[in-house]
Amino acid sequence: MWRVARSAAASLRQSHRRLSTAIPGPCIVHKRGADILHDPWFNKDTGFPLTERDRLGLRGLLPPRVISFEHQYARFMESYQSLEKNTQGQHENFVSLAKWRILNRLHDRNETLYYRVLIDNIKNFAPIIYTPTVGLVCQNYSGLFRRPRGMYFSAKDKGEMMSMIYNWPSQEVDMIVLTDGSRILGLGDLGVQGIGIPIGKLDMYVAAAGINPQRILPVMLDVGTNNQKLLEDRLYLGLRQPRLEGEEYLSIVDEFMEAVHARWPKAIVQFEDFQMKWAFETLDRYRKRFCMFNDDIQGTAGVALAGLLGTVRAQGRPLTDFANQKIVVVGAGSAGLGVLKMALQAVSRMAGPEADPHFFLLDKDGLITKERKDIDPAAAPFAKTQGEIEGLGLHEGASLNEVVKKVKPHVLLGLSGVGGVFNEEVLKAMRESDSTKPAIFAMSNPTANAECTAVEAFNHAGEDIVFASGSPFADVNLGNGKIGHVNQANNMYLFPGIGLGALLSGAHIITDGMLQAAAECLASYMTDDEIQRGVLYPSIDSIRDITAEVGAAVLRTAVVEEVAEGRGDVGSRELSHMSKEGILQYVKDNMWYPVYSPLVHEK
Ligand SMILES: NC(=O)C1=CN([C@@H]2O[C@H](COP(=O)(O)OP(=O)(O)OC[C@H]3O[C@@H](n4cnc5c(N)ncnc54)[C@H](O)[C@@H]3O)[C@@H](O)[C@H]2O)C=CC1
Ligand SMILES: CC(=O)C(=O)O
Ligand SMILES: [Mg+2]
Repeated sequence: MWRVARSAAASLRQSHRRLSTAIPGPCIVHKRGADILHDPWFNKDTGFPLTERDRLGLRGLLPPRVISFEHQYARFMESYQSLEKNTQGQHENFVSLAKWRILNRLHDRNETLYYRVLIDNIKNFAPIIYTPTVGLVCQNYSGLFRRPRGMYFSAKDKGEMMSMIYNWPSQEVDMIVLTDGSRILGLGDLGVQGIGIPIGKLDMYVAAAGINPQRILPVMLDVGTNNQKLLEDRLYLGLRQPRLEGEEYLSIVDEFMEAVHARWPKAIVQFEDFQMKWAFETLDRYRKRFCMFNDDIQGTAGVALAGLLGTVRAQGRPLTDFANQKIVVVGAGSAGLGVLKMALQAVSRMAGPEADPHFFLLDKDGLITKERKDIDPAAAPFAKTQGEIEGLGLHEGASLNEVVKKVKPHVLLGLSGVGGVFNEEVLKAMRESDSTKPAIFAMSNPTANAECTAVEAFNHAGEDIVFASGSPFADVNLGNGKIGHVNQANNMYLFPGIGLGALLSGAHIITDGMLQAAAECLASYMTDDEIQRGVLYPSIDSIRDITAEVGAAVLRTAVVEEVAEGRGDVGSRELSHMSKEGILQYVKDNMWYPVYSPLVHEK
């Protein structure tokens, strides 16, 4: 793990803006010699200039030739490309893990170079450090583990967290991504192995939002696991006990949140991949007290809503027609319910609170109606009444196939975590959709858990669909020079901007208005021409640009809603006097960009 010199954070903050200009400001270090080479934040490998080698006691610890940043970059890319060449024809998982390892080694050694190659090659590298490969990494975490990254708070640490939090070497932390490993992507309970998710999400924060990597903190809250295979695995690195439940569980999360708040009152905590009951409960419990959000509920909802509004535009209809769209959501978990909740709010805004949207919700037991026994309170508002479905010939627990055939939905959206649940019959039934451009969103991750593949969607549902998946698929060649465009409907298009906007506004909470602004910003980012071509989301190549826009929209709303308290020298007064363009510029100026800063040693 990298270590950060004690008061370096303050000087880094000062040089923060200068980092994005041609001449980077100096960076103060409180260590010398080999300690610097072993610190990925400061390490430049062979890139230390001779004068710096003298100043920092590095002379003789490196080969004599000084290699430029550009040359180091090219060398890394060459080794990455030869790995690609040498592993051609090997099993996909083997290749993906080999790619992850080479990137991870760089991450552990030299963060400046790591984040530069990540930013410049985000389209190629996101599938390695994020979904789908991150899922494979979590599954194989015990075997892959070499060095710790982030912090681990376990059930055994009860009563100690307030002091433990000071073990983190960085003085300042802006963004924390927290998981308890209970629902990692669509892979279920992976216990402590789920730490890969906060690490991957925070890599996206650095790459997309320009959050300074010295101010991020991935956290695993290990309260045990109910995964029997892991409990029996002699290599498993987490607590070997069943998950804590009830008040015992909540007291651990409470203690962690208090500890974070005590040390870094302005840090933003993103809850990630918690099983549904805790996802909703913790969001409810903390959202008015801390600056936090749940990415699976709220980030996903915004991304899905942006895509749903895009499909209305793709049909050539006015946005207000969203209220008339028939949407079938498959999966009544934290993500599916989050989407429906936000979609309902959008319908109410467009058509008034009395509007009656045409949403159909299914879980593993089929269509959810008011007749469902032990219905989850969060799903209850979306349960159909007998009167709403009898005309359609539907009933409690109707299968997906029946629902699609009878409803003829405009949109079929999957957040079930079940690979292949949009089978051939279901997809063929979408040909009878009442929409001129039916939309299929197979949003579950990783790839094997997607409700269908892109090829299956275009083959079975027809060429006139719009398609989106949570993990990346290649565009589909439809023949005759036509291409079926594949969108990636993933919360990565929003969470970095939500975090960035909240951070720079100094908001003490994240409001519904801020989240709605984020979704609307993403929805309006695409041009009519792109939408007509079935392109609902920006290319991941432009993720830094869309994130700046989303961050600015979130910040503006925080100011309007009077929750922005400002940050550093820029207080709420200064923020409220900034123009729209001024806010966007302010956001961009505060995005960290990786370049080697001159290092200055201070005792
Ligand atoms: N693309 C994206 O940005 C995001 C994707 N996801 C993905 O969504 C999936 C679900 O996440 P959560 O809602 O948090 O999980 P969850 O475990 O809370 O909910 C899963 C839901 O799917 C239902 N389900 C299971 N089998 C089914 C079947 N055969 N047919 C219909 N419904 C079925 C369950 O009853 C449950 O309601 C995961 O795969 C996750 O990776 C989650 C967040 C963001
Ligand atoms: C993308 C994401 O957050 C998930 O699949 O859980
Ligand atoms: Mg997630």
